[in-house]
Amino acid sequence: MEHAKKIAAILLEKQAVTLNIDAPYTYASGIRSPIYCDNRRLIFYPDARRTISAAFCEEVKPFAPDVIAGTATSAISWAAWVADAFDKPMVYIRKAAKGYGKQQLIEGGSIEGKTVVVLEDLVSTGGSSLNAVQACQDAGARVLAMIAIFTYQFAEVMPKFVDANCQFGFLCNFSTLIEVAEERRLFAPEKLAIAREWNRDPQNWGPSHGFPNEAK
Ligand SMILES: O=P(O)(O)OC[C@H]1O[C@H](OP(=O)(O)OP(=O)(O)O)[C@H](O)[C@@H]1O
Ligand SMILES: O=C(O)c1cc(=O)[nH]c(=O)[nH]1
Repeated sequence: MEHAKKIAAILLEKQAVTLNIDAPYTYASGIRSPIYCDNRRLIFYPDARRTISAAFCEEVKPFAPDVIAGTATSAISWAAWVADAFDKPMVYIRKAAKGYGKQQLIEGGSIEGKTVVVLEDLVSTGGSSLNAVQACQDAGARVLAMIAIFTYQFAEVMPKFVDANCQFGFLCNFSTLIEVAEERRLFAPEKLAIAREWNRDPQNWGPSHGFPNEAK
């Protein structure tokens, strides 16, 4: 990925990436991890925003979708900037249908019969992004691709997207992030080694280090 090192540098410079070995983070899926990548921080910085939006646009362009979709909440702003750049309609996809009002799962407008590219800020297990893809398909759209700023490269993710008949794209991944962090000597080498160890077996790292995964 040509964007990968540039985006990794941004994630590190804006301190989106943090390590906590003693009190590992709990992810949306319930798994425990010594590393967290808080891409929500990136919207705060106009320079980061411009670079990441431009990278998203490069990846989205070949698909020429009718609609740009963002997953709630973290990818809503990215979808808005990208949709604006292409002068295309935008929707966002809730994690669950709203329990009152119009009870919608997808907000913005109808995507029935449209081609869609879904944007996501981060993929760990892929559960959230695949739910969003499924929601768009259930609404009658053809989802051409799901593109995330960052992926942890969990082995199970690619086959799930193949099954969903949806291309999977990303701007940066775990290997590149760790490579750039090492080059820049931003974290103690032993902490980065633990992050690598976690990434080799993320489901079992927590339980085997005294941090049970949480049921979600
Ligand atoms: O690939 P997964 O295992 O599903 O995990 C990744 C998801 O978790 C985070 O969302 P979170 O649930 O924290 O919600 P937010 O975007 O509203 O902050 C992140 O923004 C992804 O959507
Ligand atoms: O899987 C998650 O919930 C998750 C991991 C991560 O590093 N950052 C994030 O925002 N969510």
